[in-house]
Amino acid sequence: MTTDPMPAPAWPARKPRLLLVDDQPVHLQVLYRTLAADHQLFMATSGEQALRVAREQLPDLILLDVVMPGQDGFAVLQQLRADRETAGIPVMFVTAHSGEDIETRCLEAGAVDFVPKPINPSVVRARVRTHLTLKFQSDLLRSLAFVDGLTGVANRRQFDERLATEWARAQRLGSALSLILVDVDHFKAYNDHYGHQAGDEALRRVAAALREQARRGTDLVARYGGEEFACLLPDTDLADARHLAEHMLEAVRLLAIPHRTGGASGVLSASFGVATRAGPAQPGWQPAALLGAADAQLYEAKRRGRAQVCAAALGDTAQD
Ligand SMILES: Nc1nc2c(ncn2[C@@H]2O[C@H](COP(=O)(O)OP(=O)(O)OP(=O)(O)O)[C@@H](O)[C@H]2O)c(=O)[nH]1
Repeated sequence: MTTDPMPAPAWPARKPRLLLVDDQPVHLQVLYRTLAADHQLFMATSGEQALRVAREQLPDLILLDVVMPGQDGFAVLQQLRADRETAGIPVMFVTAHSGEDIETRCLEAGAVDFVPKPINPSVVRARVRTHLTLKFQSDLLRSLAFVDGLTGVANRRQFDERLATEWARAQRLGSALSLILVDVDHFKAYNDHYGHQAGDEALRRVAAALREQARRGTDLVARYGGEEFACLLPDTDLADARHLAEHMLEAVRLLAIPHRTGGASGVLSASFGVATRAGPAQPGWQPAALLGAADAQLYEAKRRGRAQVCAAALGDTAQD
């Protein structure tokens, strides 16, 4: 009896999710028996169903039959690659047609591997394991590339990408998109008085407090740079964004981080600039305009004495 090696560190705590695709139920049953113990399995008996399940479940790996009525495996793979959501899911072909030509064609089409039928269960398990390990390692690297190392919130790169996609979505649907820029007050004085390490710890706590408030799945809290954070709020109008910023202001105050050189309250505070794009697109509107508007509101909040929220709609010069 062989024992499986320990999972690599990149493996998630949950069971890996596999999609098995074959038009013949008997072949699906064999794969099911081979893989059921260690994986969460989804099954499809046609190309069309496979695409639907792949989009709904976003499996970690797909085992795909080549020859199927309707859309064959090559057509399915092409469509998976064309969809941003499913493009990164690795696909292993499983087929009764063997030979160098078909194997080469499968790999050239973008499959990560090729397994002949009838399958050898232990070989399939080993290959599945190898491709899952590679998939989880690349997921981990990707997530690290988008996370701020100090605070654990999204980094500037992730923010820039999300701003571009959410802006395009808001343009298309005519939905609201709000942005809150947050800047910690008198932070230079904080570092000077308490030291850089205490400054880092304060930034971590502020980031966690902001994230605690932005609870919707589509909200994004990011470290924009230095002691500045940005919160992107899709489908959120100006009144709601302002309301959220007021809660964030209070949450930072409630951290009660002593700051004896930072203003009258004696605790660390932050200033908030809110801007919203609402309604149909106006000529010349760009994501940079939203950033500029939020930054102008942040500047105003600082000018008015810090530890407060200023907000305005994009294209609206009035402030409140
Ligand atoms: N500890 C720590 N400090 C940082 C980090 N990033 C930026 N800072 C510091 O944040 C301070 C920001 O200073 P300023 O831009 O002058 O702003 P401020 O002192 O907060 O003043 P106001 O924004 O006007 O209230 C600088 O001293 C930076 O060194 C970081 O990652 N860790």
